[in-house]
Amino acid sequence: MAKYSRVSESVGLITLQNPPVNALSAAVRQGIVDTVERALSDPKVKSVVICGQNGIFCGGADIKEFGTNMSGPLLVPMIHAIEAANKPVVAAIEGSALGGGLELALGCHYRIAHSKARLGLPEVTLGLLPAAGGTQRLPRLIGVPAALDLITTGKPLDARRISTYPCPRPSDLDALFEGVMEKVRQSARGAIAPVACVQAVRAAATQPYTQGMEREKELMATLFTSGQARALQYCFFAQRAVSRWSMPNGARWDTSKPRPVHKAAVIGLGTMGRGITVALAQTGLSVIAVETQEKQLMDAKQAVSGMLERGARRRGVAPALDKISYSHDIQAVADVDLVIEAVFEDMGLKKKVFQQLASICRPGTFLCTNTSALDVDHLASQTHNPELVVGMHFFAPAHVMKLLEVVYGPRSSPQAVATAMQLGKKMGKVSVAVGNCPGFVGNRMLKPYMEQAFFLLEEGATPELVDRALEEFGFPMGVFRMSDLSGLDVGWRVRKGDGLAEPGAPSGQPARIRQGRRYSPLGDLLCEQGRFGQKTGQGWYQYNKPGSQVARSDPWLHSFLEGYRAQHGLVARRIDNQEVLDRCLYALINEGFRILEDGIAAGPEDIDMIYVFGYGWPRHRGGPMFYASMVGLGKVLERLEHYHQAHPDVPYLKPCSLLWRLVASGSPPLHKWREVIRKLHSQL
Ligand SMILES: CCCCCCCCCCCCC[C@H](O)CC(=O)SCCNC(=O)CCNC(=O)[C@H](O)C(C)(C)COP(=O)(O)OP(=O)(O)OC[C@H]1O[C@@H](n2cnc3c(N)ncnc32)[C@H](O)[C@@H]1OP(=O)(O)O
Repeated sequence: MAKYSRVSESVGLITLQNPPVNALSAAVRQGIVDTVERALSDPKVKSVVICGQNGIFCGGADIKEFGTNMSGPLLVPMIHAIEAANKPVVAAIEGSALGGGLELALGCHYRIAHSKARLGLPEVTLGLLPAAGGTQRLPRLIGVPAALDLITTGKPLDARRISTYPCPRPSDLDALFEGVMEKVRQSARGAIAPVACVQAVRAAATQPYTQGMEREKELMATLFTSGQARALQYCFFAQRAVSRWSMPNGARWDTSKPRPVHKAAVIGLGTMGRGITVALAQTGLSVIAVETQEKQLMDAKQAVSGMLERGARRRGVAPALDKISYSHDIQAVADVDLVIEAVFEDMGLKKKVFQQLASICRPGTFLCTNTSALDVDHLASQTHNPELVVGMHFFAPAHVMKLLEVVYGPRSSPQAVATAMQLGKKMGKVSVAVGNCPGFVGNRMLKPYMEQAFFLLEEGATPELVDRALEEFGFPMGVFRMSDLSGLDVGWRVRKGDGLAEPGAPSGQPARIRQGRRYSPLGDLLCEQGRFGQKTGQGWYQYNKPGSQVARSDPWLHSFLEGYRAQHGLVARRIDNQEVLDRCLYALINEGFRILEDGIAAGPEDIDMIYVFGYGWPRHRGGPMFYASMVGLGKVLERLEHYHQAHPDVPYLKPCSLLWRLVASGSPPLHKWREVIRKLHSQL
């Protein structure tokens, strides 16, 4: 696992060999210990070079070993031995030197990096800290501020010429650490690793090396066994696992060949269409951007150019303006490889667009819809080739958000799914293949979550109380602030389409019951008052002016809630954070289990990555399904039963059969759930 050779008579060359990223597994560590000893004891060897095979230095400690009984030589003494060597040791870095890989290089006496090499300490993203001396050696090498930045963010750096380095000059160390700690605590949203990273670097800056190393070890011991580290390491593998998609009909990522896409079209240049156009052009594709309204087309062209220019400036590249041609005529898409329809969320309009596309596009063109909830199969049925139709559900802003739901209908071909998944990957998205149902995975699970939040308001909570509980849990925004941001009218339109929201009192049924189940009309009532959220300056909160983002508590809303409760004979009671979390999160999780039961998502990892990358679920809690497994499935079941008994007219709180089945099978760990789901399906 570490090859030894002697080159040019006097140089001992050690090559790390552990594909694909030369991770420091027990065998690699043993190989390094053995080959270093060999080089140092060979009198002909005057210097030692350590490199990695296949163009990558080292991706760090082997993360797969973390959950196991670790054996083999320990990293810290191994790196110490290299640093203490009486012959010069050089790290020759090509590709990535990350985590333990960079710590190994830091233990060497010199480092030479290829100009395209990527160096970094991403441990914090795994809920850990660089505990092989990284928090102690890096500040000594590059100074405290630069080291703090690298260690607390985990972001990698390109290798640079030394003349381009900023000169590290911390003036007031205490103020510096206090400032960084404050910033880190705010952005960490409850994650403990970034805070521990600052504490470890502080030890490097204020204590002798040996004491600093002790502190590093102590902090790592706390992190290593934490639930957060487990969650973050789960996310690392889950993010990669979702690219290995499968469909209930047996089609899979490794047997379905994508078709290359060179030229794409976007139909409809509202907010979503603009973002999708930018994302495609930045990937290097030629894009035809179509908008039939002349004024909207001009506005979109200006907005898209601005987005491309700002993005290019940030990345230090030329803006891909020439990749896009704009047209108000849908006929312009005749010769593209793939079309993404992004018109207004209206089935009638979308059907018309699909009928037009079916007659304009050349045979074989993939037709994709960016709908966030509508029936992809119904749109496919408007075309002659339903097998070429899939959903590509982007999240706003589409050129920024990492998530893409690729929605297959019962007739979508494996090649169409493979092509959309590959295109998503090229755009830098985490693409997750999901089945077709109202809301797909993400928005379907959002419905019970939001419903519970509305019910909590009826029962005595305020938007502030609900949002605070969710934000303390780690969401960047609570449900009501989020609703104000995205616009209350969006959900209102959907509810009207579903026959739920009717202006004024509904005919022939109590105001808080719809279609035989409990319903809260609160959101509809706010919309009837023109309170659409940030865009109108009023929603669940008030804002200084329309478009402002600073939410302020709104006395009007509080008295409106009081009036509403009085009108419906509801008595406000005290609601605590735990009840908010239990009801909102367990209702959402319960729907996640139903989605698995229905075969809409292939596994819990798919759901978790959708929530982490698309809905702000705190990554250090691993996603809703991972969270359920950490809380304990028995407890989730018991709480759902408790709340369902208290609210029997709320079907979303009724524990679903997969959850019962999993608990009855002894609550197996999450990676075993697929077996239980398979058995359930085979019995249906
Ligand atoms: C009781 C308590 C005691 C406590 C004390 C315990 C002390 C323990 C001592 C530990 C000392 C600390 C050591 C160190 O500080 C810790 C670390 O080094 S943690 C690891 C840090 N490194 C990373 O996070 C890098 C992760 N990898 C990447 O970012 C990328 O993979 C890459 C290297 C940039 C390459 O990217 P790509 O080319 O795109 O390839 P993929 O990402 O698709 O990866 C390919 C394949 O490889 C798997 N893989 C990648 N890195 C690792 C790894 N470090 N370990 C294991 N496996 C890895 C990846 O999962 C892919 O496989 P797949 O999942 O697709 O099968």
